[in-house]
Order: sequence, then C-alpha cells, then structure tokens
Amino acid sequence: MVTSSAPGKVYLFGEHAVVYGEPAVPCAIERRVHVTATEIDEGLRIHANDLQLDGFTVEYSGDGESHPDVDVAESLVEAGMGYVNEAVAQARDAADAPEAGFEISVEGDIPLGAGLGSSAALVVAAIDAATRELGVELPASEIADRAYQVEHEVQDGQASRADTFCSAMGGAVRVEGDDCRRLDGIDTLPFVIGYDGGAGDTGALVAGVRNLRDKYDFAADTVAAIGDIVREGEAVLETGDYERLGELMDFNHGLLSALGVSSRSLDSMVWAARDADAHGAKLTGAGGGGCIVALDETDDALTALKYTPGCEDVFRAELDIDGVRQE
Ligand SMILES: Nc1ncnc2c1ncn2[C@@H]1O[C@H](COP(=O)(O)OP(=O)(O)O)[C@@H](O)[C@H]1O
Ligand SMILES: C[C@@](O)(CCOP(=O)(O)O)CC(=O)O
Ligand SMILES: [Mg+2]
Repeated sequence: MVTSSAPGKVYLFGEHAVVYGEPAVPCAIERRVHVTATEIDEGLRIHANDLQLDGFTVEYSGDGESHPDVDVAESLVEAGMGYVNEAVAQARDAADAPEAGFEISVEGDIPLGAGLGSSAALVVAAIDAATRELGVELPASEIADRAYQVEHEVQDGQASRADTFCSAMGGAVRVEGDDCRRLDGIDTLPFVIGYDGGAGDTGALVAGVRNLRDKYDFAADTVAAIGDIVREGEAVLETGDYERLGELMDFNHGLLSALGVSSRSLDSMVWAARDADAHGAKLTGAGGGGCIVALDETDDALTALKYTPGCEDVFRAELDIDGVRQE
C-alpha cells in the first residue's frame, strides 16, 4: 500500500489565456489531495468520500459501471471516475503492467471545482501512488506530463499544462504552451483565499472565452493583454514588490471579468479584500464561482472576508515548495 499527496494551486496570473499559448504563473499551496493505492487481483475499486459534501463511497469494479451507494449526480461521479481511471491507465502504462488491479482511496482538503486545482492534484497523486505500488518511481516531470494527458483527455481537450505541472513540481512555476519551468528563489507569498462555497464548470467557462475570442478581435486582444500582464508580473515577482504584484493582480482580474468568467460573489470577495487594503486580489482558476486569491501579509483582508456576504470560508495558504511526494 502506498500513499502519495500533491498540492493544489492558485493562479498569481494568467488562467484562461494560458489555454491559447500565453504564459501563466500558478503557485502551489499547502492544501493537498492524498491518494492511497493498493494492488489487487484485477479491476479498479475507488473510494472517494469527498465527491459530495455529505460523503459517499464509490465502488467501481472495472466493468464500466460505477455503483455509488447514494444518489449523486451521475456526471459528478463520471468525472471523478474519469480522472482516477485515466491516472491508473497511465500508471499501468508507465510500469508496463497492463493488467494490474487497484484499490484507490482519495481524500483531500482542496475544495472541488473552485479554482484551486483539485483535479490536477488528484491525478498527480494517483499516478505517483499507483506507479510506486507497482515498484516504479517516476521523475516529477514525467508525472506532470502524464497527468496533463489525463486532464486533456477527461476535460475534452480543454486543459493547459499549468495545473498539473505546478502540482507535480510545487512552488511558483511558469507555463507557456509546452514550455514549463519552476521559478527559483520564490519561497513565500502572503496568499489569502476566499471561497464562496460554489464551483465553476471549467469546460464550459473555457468554451465561453473561446467563443468570445473567435467572435471579437478585442476579446482576442484582451487574452493577449493578460499575457502582457504575466510577462510584466514575472519580472516584478523577482523583486518581491508586493504593491506592484497586487496592482497587476487587480488588472488581471478586470480582464478576466471582461471575458465573462467572474461572478457576483467572486467580485464582492475581490472588493472586500481590496477595501481592506490587500495589495491586490483576483479570481483564481476557471472562475464562475469558487475562490479568489488576495495578496496581504496582514490579517486585514482575512478578517474582512470573514464578514463578507457570499464568502463561506477564508484561509491563509502558504506557498508549498514541495510538489508530489510519498507520505
Ligand atoms: N478529493 C477528491 N475526490 C474525488 N474526486 C476529486 C477530488 N478532488 C478533485 N476531484 C475531481 O476533480 C473535479 C474538480 O476539478 P475541476 O472542475 O477541474 O476543478 P478544480 O481543479 O479547480 O478543483 C471534481 O469534480 C472531481 O471529479
Ligand atoms: C481556465 C484554466 O486556465 C485553469 C482552470 O483551473 P481550475 O481547474 O479551475 O483550477 C484552464 C487550464 O489552464 O487548464
Ligand atoms: Mg481542475
């Protein structure tokens, strides 16, 4: 039996635009998904208690049918099964063990579908745990690559390498198309996260931006301008100037909002953080609902968000220097 974990992330800059080849800077945070893999005779059994707030266990026998023991949205179960299924397929391929059976248990403290990259953390941890259980140790860069193939497959082609690379490597990273690297020397960033308790549909939100971009030149220009913010931002990141980083985060949020991926509750959390003198604040991830990230080393934004209508949870999230690891 092997347990591996991998971190979630926030986007300092660049979500959505990264899908069209612009650079992005996601940062791993100290919130993780843990996956335990045990080799069994055949098939695949999955236990995923986090898939719904009430909690339930899914038994998946590998015969193509899932058997949730309570009534949950079929699409939710299918998506969850899809990530684990494909991750296990990658592990079998990497270990050259096409027939290997697995029992997989998943648990985590990353809110689902909220822009903190729970899907990437799940896939990265699952590939690591399952390959180790088969006696194979993959380099983090190969896990990142295989995890990207999984997200790309499960999300119908609507995925960049950003989430999976960041989760596998940890720290602050830079992703531009297939070019992925860690940003050295960034050890800490004062992130505060506000969560509205909701979720966004990543595939639908990416498709919405794609439509706007095809329809209007100025929407394509907006996506390109996000790329400019990222290039400016990575230079500022090296200087540790939080004031300017925050200004660029604010600008990035404005452009994401123009592209239609913010929401009333995300905007109100962003404004609550700004009113409390955070250096800057923006939505993180696909948007539509879920989380915002603010930059603030004081407790002011944290306290303000606690009393903001629509904000269900608020927490500080340290930059996680570790990527995927065996527990
Ligand atoms: N702890 C978990 N247990 C089971 N499935 C999970 C877990 N964490 C993430 N997932 C899967 O990932 C999906 C969320 O991924 P996504 O929509 O990309 O949002 P995000 O990556 O921003 O959290 C969930 O609906 C589920 O299928
Ligand atoms: C919108 C996008 O840029 C980020 C999605 O992040 P998340 O799954 O919402 O955490 C899509 C992608 O890069 O795969
Ligand atoms: Mg995701």
